Amino acid sequence: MTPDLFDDLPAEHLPEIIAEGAVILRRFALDRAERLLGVIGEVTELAPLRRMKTPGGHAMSVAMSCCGEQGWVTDTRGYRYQSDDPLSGRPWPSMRDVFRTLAREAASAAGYEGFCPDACLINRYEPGAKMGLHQDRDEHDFKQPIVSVTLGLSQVFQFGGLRRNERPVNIPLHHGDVVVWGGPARLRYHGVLTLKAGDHPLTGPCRYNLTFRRAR
Ligand SMILES: O=C(O)CCC(=O)C(=O)O
Ligand SMILES: [Fe+2]
Repeated sequence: MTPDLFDDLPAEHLPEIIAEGAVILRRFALDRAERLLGVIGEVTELAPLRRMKTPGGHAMSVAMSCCGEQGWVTDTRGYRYQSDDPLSGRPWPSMRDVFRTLAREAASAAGYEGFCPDACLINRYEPGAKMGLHQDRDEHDFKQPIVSVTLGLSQVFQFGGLRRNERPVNIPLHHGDVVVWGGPARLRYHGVLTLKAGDHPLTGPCRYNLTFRRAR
């Protein structure tokens, strides 16, 4: 990435590089946060947030839903993408333009042109919820980046290495922040620490995370 690539970005959007291929775009989604939250409300009416079970049989602490052509699911059979919501048997709600556009613009600001996600995971963390270190590796094409958006309460993101035992860096993420990782960072381990109690004017006691991927 060359500095002149970012000449047209406002200063507060200057990428913070956290590893080769991975950047934080602070407040990148702030101007459209309320619209994004409105869409989360619409999508989760159709495909309610639910705590899915891992293959080991434990309910995840984070509640999830999806939109787009593909949605990520976990159950006793394993992790996978599928085109139908297992709760309803119907296709996942479609990905709205405000979601797709944000994902494309953030990827582009991070140096990944032409990102066209077919899946968006919606994660809702309530106090006590967390996500352990993991790789996003159920997608078919690792050349496409991951774009991850924080809305509501702040939560500490952990960004590790390509091996689980590498010590992660801890990075607090705030309302409107977007993290993009791809290229040499695409398979880095990451997760979030336990959400602390709080009260956000737009989301109350929760943090929402949108994670955009190209699954197929
Ligand atoms: O909530 C986050 O910031 C991370 C979410 C995540 O890693 C995932 O959904 O795979
Ligand atoms: Fe992930």
